Amino acid sequence: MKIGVLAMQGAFAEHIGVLQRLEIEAVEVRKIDQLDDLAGLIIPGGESTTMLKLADIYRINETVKTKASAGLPVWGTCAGAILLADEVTNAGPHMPVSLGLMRMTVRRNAFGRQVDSFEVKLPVAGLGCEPFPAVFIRAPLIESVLPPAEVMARLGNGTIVAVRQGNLLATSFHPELSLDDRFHRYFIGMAETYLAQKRA
Ligand SMILES: NC(=O)CC[C@H](N)C(=O)O
Repeated sequence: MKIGVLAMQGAFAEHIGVLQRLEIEAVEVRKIDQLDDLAGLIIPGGESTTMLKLADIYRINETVKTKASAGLPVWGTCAGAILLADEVTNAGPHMPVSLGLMRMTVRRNAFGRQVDSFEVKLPVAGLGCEPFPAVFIRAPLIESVLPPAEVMARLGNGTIVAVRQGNLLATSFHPELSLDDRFHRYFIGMAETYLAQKRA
C-alpha cells in the first residue's frame, strides 16, 4: 500500500520517516498525478496559508476534495487539520478558503507563540489505555464539531484536539514528532479498510 504525504511545505519529511519505519511505501505529493493509487493522504503541519496557496497553484486542492469525498482516508496534523476544517474562525485576510471537508471549527495559533509549544500525555479514544505523547507547536484548537465528526481526544480543560469523521482524521498536534507510532498505525488501519472496501 502507498500512503502520500502532501509535500508543499512543512513537516512532511517526518511523516515519511514514520511511514517508512512502519514499512509503508510513502510518496511525497507535489503534483496531482501523485495522488493516484494512494491508500491514504497525510497533510502535515506547517503554515496553513502558505500550504493552501501552494496546493491551489498546483491544482491539488480540488483533487484532494474530490478523492476525500469519494472515501480516500485523509489525515491532517496541525496546519493540515486547519486545511480540513469547514470553518476557520481567524483565517486572516490572505488565507484562501480551506478544503472544508470536516464539520469542525478551528482557531489558529490558539496556544500562543512558537515558544509556548508544549507536550502532554493525552488519552485518545481508539488508541488503547496508554496516553499519547502529544506535541503542540503553535497549534490550532478545535472549537466545535458537528456530526458526523466525532471527538477523539480532549485536553484536561476540555479543549478538543483530535477528531474523526469517517475517512477523515484531524489532530491539532504532531504525532510524527513523537516516538509513539500508534497514530500512524491507526491511520494505516483506516487505509487498509479503504483498500479492502475498494476491492470488495
Ligand atoms: N505546527 C503547525 O502546523 C502550526 C500551524 C500554523 N500556526 C498555522 O496556523 O498555519
